[in-house]
Amino acid sequence: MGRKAGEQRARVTTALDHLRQQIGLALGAARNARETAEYELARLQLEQLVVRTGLERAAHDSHITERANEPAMAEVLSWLRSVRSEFYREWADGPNRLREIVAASAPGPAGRPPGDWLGRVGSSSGVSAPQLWRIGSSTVDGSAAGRTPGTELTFDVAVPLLDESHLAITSAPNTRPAVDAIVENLLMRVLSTFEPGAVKIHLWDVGQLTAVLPSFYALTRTSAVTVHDPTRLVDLLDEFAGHIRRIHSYTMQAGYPSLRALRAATGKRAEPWRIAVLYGNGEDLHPEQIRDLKRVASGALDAGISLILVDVPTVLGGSVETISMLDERHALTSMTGSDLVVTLDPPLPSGQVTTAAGRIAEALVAKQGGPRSFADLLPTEYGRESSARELRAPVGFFQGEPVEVVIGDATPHALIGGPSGSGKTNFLYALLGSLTARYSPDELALYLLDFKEGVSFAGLAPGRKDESWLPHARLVGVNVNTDREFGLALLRFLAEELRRRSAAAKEHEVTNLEELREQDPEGHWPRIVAVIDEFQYLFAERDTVTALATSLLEDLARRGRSQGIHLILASQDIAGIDAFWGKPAVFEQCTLRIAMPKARRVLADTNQAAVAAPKWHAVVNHDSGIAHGNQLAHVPDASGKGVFPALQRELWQAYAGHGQPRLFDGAHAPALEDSAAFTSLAPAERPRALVGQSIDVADAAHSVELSAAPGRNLAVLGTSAKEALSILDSATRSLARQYRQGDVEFVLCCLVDRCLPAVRELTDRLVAEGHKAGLVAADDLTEVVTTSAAALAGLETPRILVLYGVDAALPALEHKEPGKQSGLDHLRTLLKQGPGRGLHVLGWWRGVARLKDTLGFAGTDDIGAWAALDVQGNELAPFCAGQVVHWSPRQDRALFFDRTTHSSPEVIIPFHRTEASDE
Ligand SMILES: Nc1ncnc2c1ncn2[C@@H]1O[C@H](COP(=O)(O)OP(=O)(O)OP(=O)(O)O)[C@@H](O)[C@H]1O
Repeated sequence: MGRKAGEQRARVTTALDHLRQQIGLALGAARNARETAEYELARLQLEQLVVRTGLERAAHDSHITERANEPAMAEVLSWLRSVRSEFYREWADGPNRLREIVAASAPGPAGRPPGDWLGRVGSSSGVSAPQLWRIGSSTVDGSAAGRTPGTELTFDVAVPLLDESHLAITSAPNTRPAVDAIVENLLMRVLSTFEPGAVKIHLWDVGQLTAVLPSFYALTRTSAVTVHDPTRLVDLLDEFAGHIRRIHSYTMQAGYPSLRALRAATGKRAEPWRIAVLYGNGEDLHPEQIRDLKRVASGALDAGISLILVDVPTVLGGSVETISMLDERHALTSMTGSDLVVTLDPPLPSGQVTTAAGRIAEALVAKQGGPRSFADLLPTEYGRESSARELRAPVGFFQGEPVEVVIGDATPHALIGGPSGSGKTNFLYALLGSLTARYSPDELALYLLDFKEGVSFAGLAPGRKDESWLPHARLVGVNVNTDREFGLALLRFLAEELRRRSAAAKEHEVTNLEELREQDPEGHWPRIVAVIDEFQYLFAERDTVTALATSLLEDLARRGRSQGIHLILASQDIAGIDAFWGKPAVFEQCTLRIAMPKARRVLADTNQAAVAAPKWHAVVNHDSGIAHGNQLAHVPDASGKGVFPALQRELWQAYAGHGQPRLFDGAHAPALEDSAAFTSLAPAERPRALVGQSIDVADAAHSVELSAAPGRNLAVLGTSAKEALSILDSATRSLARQYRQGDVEFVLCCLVDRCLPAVRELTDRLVAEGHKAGLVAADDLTEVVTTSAAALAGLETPRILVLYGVDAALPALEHKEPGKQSGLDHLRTLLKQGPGRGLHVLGWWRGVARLKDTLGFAGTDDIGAWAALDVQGNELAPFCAGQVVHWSPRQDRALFFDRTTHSSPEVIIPFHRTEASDE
């Protein structure tokens, strides 16, 4: 047992020894691995330190020299030296090449010494920008470039800026004046490169209000340099965000990814470059400021905007170069790497900078001129633009630069608001002038409607004083405030045009106007702009006009965009916006907002720009009124005496072949002899009696066809003698034109004494025209109807009875001799059977009840057409198939219904009787 136990123990001890040995080996290996790792870490840290400091300066850097004895140091230095010499071996010609690159990429003031350019006003038109801008130079030891050690090789150092990169500068203690010198140097190079106005500089300093770059003072009085309030960084960022969105949307729409690409393709500068210099103090900005700043930075370069941040600790999106100050004259830059120290150019002599800034400011003021005039809105050559994609025209100026309005895909419709007298009408004229001078009538058609009492647009149609008209105008409607139906007619017309365009688009398998024009180059597809001033009148009452106008307007607002039909709605702000209650679709589609000074609710609720806008300015906003879309513009005087007419005359002469617009003037009834509907009449199978002008986009009249069908008589209802005379006059005279002399007989009878002269005059006129016509005395009416009824069966010549004031004859007509029919019975017979035999009655009853009495129990069928004057709508239902009739009597208007052609009555304008006013 004892021996056995001893052996056992010895085996255990051996096993344990073995285990210990194994553990020892493992621990040793781990220790070694750890030492290797620690060495590697130390080496990498040292390498990082040396790379950051720069190999050249490692020997003098205290952080590095104090670690000189570390075992890894020797290896690190030798490794980095070998890497550098390997790199520089390929770079033997580096300094020369760099010099050439900088010379080519930083031409003129961008790279040349200040003596060559400082004080001269730049001349580049700014279609492209230098890629680099010089800030200093750097020197390397010749050995690095394969030259003799000790020789020094110097090359220029420049940084990218416009279109290329932002710049972040970090100061070191006491280097702030040197940082200012870098910024001033860069900005002066930029300003001196381009013609005045091509660059706009914004300065913001968290710490100071006024003393930012004092040598630029002269420029701060122009649009070239703007100094911002230290507490309002948000305004500056908002403004830039607005520019970025605006520029982005139009460059993208034009098919280019950036402003630079657009410039290169079109050869036009289009927009100024913008540089914002933001001076911080090394402390973090507020989180929301950082968020906004980053957002601006990421989209800025494509919009021609560059940021220069000084001591603003944040990481920006987009490309950013850095300059880190070492001391007053030296810095490291991301362009040259941490290895090379840049010797900064000496500050520009401050006196010379002040002089140069003054000269540039003077040149800019001279170039921008004083306040601009209407003529400045016009292009040198008229009618050169194509509207296939959009309409684009300047409407005013901001700091000498034109401010454009774009009507197209993103902004299909516009809402213009401002209190009375704020310049809405003037703005419309500026816009119309600028558009019509750019686009020919084949590219742009205008439909202009003014609900105001007044004659805003009347001058655009030919008038007595000026025979010219605006060739783009297809329709000019003025004084339409009482004729809301005319607004409706315009909307109907536009809706029909929309349908026509959609159908054409479908046929050509395209979806919008631009494509349609491509596919159908021979077609006539101008963009249509419909301007409705004081449009809220459309919705003035709770009636069918409002209901129809709303649905038509909504449809046009939604679908007009793609078919090139655009609405410009103008109104006194509150009234106009209130009119949109319940119609948000229209309001939302008006993404272009124009707010005149003091306009309320046209822009977004929080956007106060219109409140502060000075007189004769407008806030133009292509972003539905959101603040970042604001563009303030001074609008030149476009409505002053002779201003617009001068342009109109030129355009009228240039586009002589384009017909005149239709003028609808609600304050004037057209004369019958001026109406095309009348003058074009000729003898016809089925004569039509004209009753009045229709309220329509087309110059058309309403008429009653006097066929042989039952009920083809006309009744005029109401006491208003002027309109009654007019309607019967135009009906009779128009019928006379459609018969040859002798083929018809007119029998007139007037029971209203004061109308007798007019009726006599009409009779004489008919006779003078060679027609058979006779005026019967009032007392003879019973006899006339009796004999006519007797003759009806054998009537050979068509006969028209024109009876004025039939109701006055009722007592006499009702007189009945025993066993005989009364005159009234005969009249009823004529009304019932006459049309079938060639006899028609055109009669005037001064009340609806009297007409009913005349017709008796037979019902209303024998009056197939009527025109109501001062009669209430509800009285008319029996004559209108029982439907509810909305009609309140209106001066100079009548409500007309013809059972055979109308589903509901329509408003007409009785023709103006010249004779009546001459009486
Ligand atoms: N930019 C301008 N420069 C000079 N005069 C202007 C300008 N804008 C408007 N006016 C003048 O101011 C007056 C009022 O302008 P306008 O008729 O355009 O205002 P409105 O807003 O249309 O007013 P309302 O709604 O009462 O017609 C006019 O006599 C016009 O000539």
